[in-house]
Amino acid sequence: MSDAVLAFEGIGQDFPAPGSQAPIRVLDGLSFEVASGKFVAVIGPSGCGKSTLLQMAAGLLKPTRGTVRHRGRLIDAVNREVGFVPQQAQLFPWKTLSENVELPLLLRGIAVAERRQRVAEALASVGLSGFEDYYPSQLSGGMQKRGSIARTLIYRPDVILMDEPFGALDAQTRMVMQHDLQTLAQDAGATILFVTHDITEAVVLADSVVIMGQRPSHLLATIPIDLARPRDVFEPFRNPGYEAAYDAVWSVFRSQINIRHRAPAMEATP
Ligand SMILES: Nc1ncnc2c1ncn2[C@@H]1O[C@H](COP(=O)(O)OP(=O)(O)OP(=O)(O)O)[C@@H](O)[C@H]1O
Repeated sequence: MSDAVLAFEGIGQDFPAPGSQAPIRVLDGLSFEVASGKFVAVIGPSGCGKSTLLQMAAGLLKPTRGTVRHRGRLIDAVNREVGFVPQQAQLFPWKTLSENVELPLLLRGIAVAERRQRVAEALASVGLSGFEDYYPSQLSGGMQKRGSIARTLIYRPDVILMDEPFGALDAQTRMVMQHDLQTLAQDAGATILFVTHDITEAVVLADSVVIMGQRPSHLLATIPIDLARPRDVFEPFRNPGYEAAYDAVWSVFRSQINIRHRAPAMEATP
């Protein structure tokens, strides 16, 4: 039996194209699975439909063709068993950090004593103990992002969907967040579907990298990343086997990138 937590099967997606009768075909015949406890990164050119796939897994969008299943169950309504971490932190500015993180439990009717305990645990797990009473505007971008991750972890979703979660962060904060996410994912045995533009981020974090092509997008390849854990996210090239893993992804992905201008030095022959 397949141990897939999420299964995308023959996914096609058309959207109406403004000013045209013909719809725009974004996804075409795309299939892949996310196994339990695995970290799967999705990369692909801008506009190829990566975020669209996450919306389908969350049950916010029904594919035009094909099916998405969660532990074998067809997703045909909002999927409350997934957690979603968007690119922007999206904490409510009028609520404190602990009130923001507590919100999913409040909506699920969890009693106050358990809420307090789980908020404390969730904030500790992302290194934010002591900031409970701060408002989002009093926190750095990285801290807000940690708060947003804590708000997702607190209700212990079966799968965590992450849409370029670190894209807006500065380079140093981003590496620290990658490091912390790796630790969190390992400790919790979490199942994660992670969209990124960054090949290095995908290779250093993921167990496998799904590579999508230009629109109408289909699966170009799924590359397993067998690097030992924990991995060094600060100096990725120091992980034994990193270069070969990066090359395996890049050799597929490079065909999708339009390199219009090459530097003169690269043109020169020795
Ligand atoms: N609700 C919608 N209605 C119409 N078109 C849409 C809708 N959602 C997405 N699209 C179109 O589908 C395509 C794919 O969008 P999507 O956001 O999934 O791409 P992406 O790969 O995540 O892009 P990026 O890497 O730039 O974030 C885009 O051309 C977008 O304009």
